[in-house]
Amino acid sequence: MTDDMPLTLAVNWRDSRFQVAAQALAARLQLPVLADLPDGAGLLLEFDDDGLALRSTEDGAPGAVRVDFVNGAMAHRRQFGGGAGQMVARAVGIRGSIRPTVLDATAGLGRDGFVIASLGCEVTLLERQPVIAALLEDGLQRARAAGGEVAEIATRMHLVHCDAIAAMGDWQLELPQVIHLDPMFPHRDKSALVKKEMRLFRPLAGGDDDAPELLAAALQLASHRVVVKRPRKAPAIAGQRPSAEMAGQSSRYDIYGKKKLE
Ligand SMILES: C[S@@+](CC[C@H](N)C(=O)[O-])C[C@H]1O[C@@H](n2cnc3c(N)ncnc32)[C@H](O)[C@@H]1O
Repeated sequence: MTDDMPLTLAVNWRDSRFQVAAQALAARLQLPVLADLPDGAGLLLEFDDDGLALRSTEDGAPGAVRVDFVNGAMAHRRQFGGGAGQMVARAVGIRGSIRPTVLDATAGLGRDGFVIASLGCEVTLLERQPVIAALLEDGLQRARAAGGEVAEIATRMHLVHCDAIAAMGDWQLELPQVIHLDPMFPHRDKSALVKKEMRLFRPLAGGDDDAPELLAAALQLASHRVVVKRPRKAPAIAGQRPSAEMAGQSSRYDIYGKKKLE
């Protein structure tokens, strides 16, 4: 968590059926468990029938955020989002029968990872912020339990809660062909949903000021390419210059090629 914003972060359950799950999560994340809302501003992790959600208790705060691959925006994107033509798919090198192995080193809520996995790639997801990792883990579990195509996609997604800079510096496994990076950046996508998430997450995740170290570690590790998602007009991450870029309406991918994918 960042130091600049005092926060009450607690696990809450509105229904005693979720008490055991709430207590287990609170113990894992070393957070208090609360049956009632605390006074004042805070962030609450809550269980209900739709899984785990994060919400702010601040007056006028936006609604809760949860990871849902089965319904809503992600389900719509899976069915109608443009498949391999989407910018993230082209950036990681999906084309024809090419399906690189991808390390998504800034997993967040797993949306980019889900799109990449839905097109057939095996995706390892690294997330260092424990609350965000817990939300993503919960969403993946529900996706696996849902069965059908969503479950199949979720089984191609392998989440590890760790710091990616450390993990990439001490990598003992087969090299990922492509590394996908999407560190936090101010004033990115202005859609209502992203704005809501940013308000909740910035106090937890901060501004990812160590993005240059993250890029350097990724460039060392990837066998074929590193791709970095940025707001369209933002500067590239400090360090090596990208070899190509791909711009969309609100965001851009900086591409650091090492070897042709085939
Ligand atoms: C903008 S969000 C990524 C959103 C994600 N692409 C998605 O589709 O949901 C950036 C995330 O990267 C995580 N992150 C940043 N640096 C990291 C690092 N060194 N190791 C692991 N996670 C990191 C942050 O905690 C945050 O959750």
